[in-house]
Amino acid sequence: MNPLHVGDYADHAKATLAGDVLGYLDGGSGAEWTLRANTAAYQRIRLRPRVLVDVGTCDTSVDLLGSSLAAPLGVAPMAYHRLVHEDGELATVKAAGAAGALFVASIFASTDLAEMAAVATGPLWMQLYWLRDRPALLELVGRAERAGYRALVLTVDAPRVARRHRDLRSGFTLPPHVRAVNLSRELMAESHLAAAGVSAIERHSRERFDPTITWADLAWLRDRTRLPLVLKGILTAEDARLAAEHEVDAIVVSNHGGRQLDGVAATADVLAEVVAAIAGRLPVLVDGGVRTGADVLKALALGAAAVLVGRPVLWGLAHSGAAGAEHVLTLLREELAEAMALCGRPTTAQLDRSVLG
Ligand SMILES: Cc1cc2nc3c(=O)[nH]c(=O)nc-3n(C[C@H](O)[C@H](O)[C@H](O)COP(=O)(O)O)c2cc1C
Ligand SMILES: CCCCCCC(=O)C(=O)O
Repeated sequence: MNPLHVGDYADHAKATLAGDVLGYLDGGSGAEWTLRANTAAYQRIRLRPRVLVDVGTCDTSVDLLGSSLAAPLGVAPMAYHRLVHEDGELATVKAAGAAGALFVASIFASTDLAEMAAVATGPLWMQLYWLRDRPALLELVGRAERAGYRALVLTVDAPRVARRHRDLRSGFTLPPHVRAVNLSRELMAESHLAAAGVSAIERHSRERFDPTITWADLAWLRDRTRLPLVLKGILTAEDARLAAEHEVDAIVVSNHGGRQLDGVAATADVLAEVVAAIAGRLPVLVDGGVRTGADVLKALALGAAAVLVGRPVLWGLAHSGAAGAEHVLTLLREELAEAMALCGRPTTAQLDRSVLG
């Protein structure tokens, strides 16, 4: 069956991926309350279309931190794309470029960061967790700068990886052919070992991530890079204000796709609060639960500058490599253009609260 929408790709992944890989990809933390809330929140939001507007041309393009994108879309940072397809990040980077979307590489990418840059035709950002090993962190930042990455995305909602029941039940661990190749073998040593009641990735994160960093540490990183700094994992007005005060260049409203603190609100439900607190000082991106072009439209209407998409891109990759991942992103862009036309809002600048019920 030819996939017609993101849900078809999700179904295909469910039917074909190995159980432990599917659990890692699709799963969330705890009782997965937040995971479910993310998609449900978009489904709850109603649209208020205007009619008899000239929608002969709908322009989905946006500018983001100096880059032009054909659509307000990016691939969210996700570890280990080679888990679901042998082409891994080389395929998803190509797909993002072909679809006119941003690509955010995970610090746990399973492909060399320079090789990703070599096949990129669109902007690349590099995501970081703050490692205890600061020299290793800086070495990675330097390589990303030299390879042409245009921003650093520091994920701040994961002082350690949360407890995820699906991974504990399946005993999920990385197969030998999948590795975080941008980190040294020393840093990744024993990353496949679980402990009693603690999954391998949770245990490894407790060893390697620095859980003591605070707002005061951001200056240390800023002083050592010329790249813009984006914080991913902001969920409150208070932290949004602190981000702006600490001269961060953009933020991502994210609950890590329901994979970190279970029980936090859906990102669509906190987006307006964060956007109000930022008051136009910097771009606000959002991720979590975006599955249709209408979801993208709703996020933009709530004040997002762009949307990052996670699992759907890996479902597309699992289905048919670069072509599948590109189709997922193109579908979202085309659905967004359709939703803009049917709402009577032919430009992204016209997407504001008046289009929401
Ligand atoms: C398999 C998988 C791996 C992920 N790895 C990372 C990661 O390395 N760094 C990070 O900041 N977020 C990571 N995330 C979270 C995503 O960046 C993003 O916040 C989330 O997937 C968005 O939700 P969605 O999947 O519903 O679109 C991961 C998510 C998934 C599904
Ligand atoms: C120590 C390995 C951690 C990989 C974490 C990737 C991630 O963020 C996820 O949600 O999974």
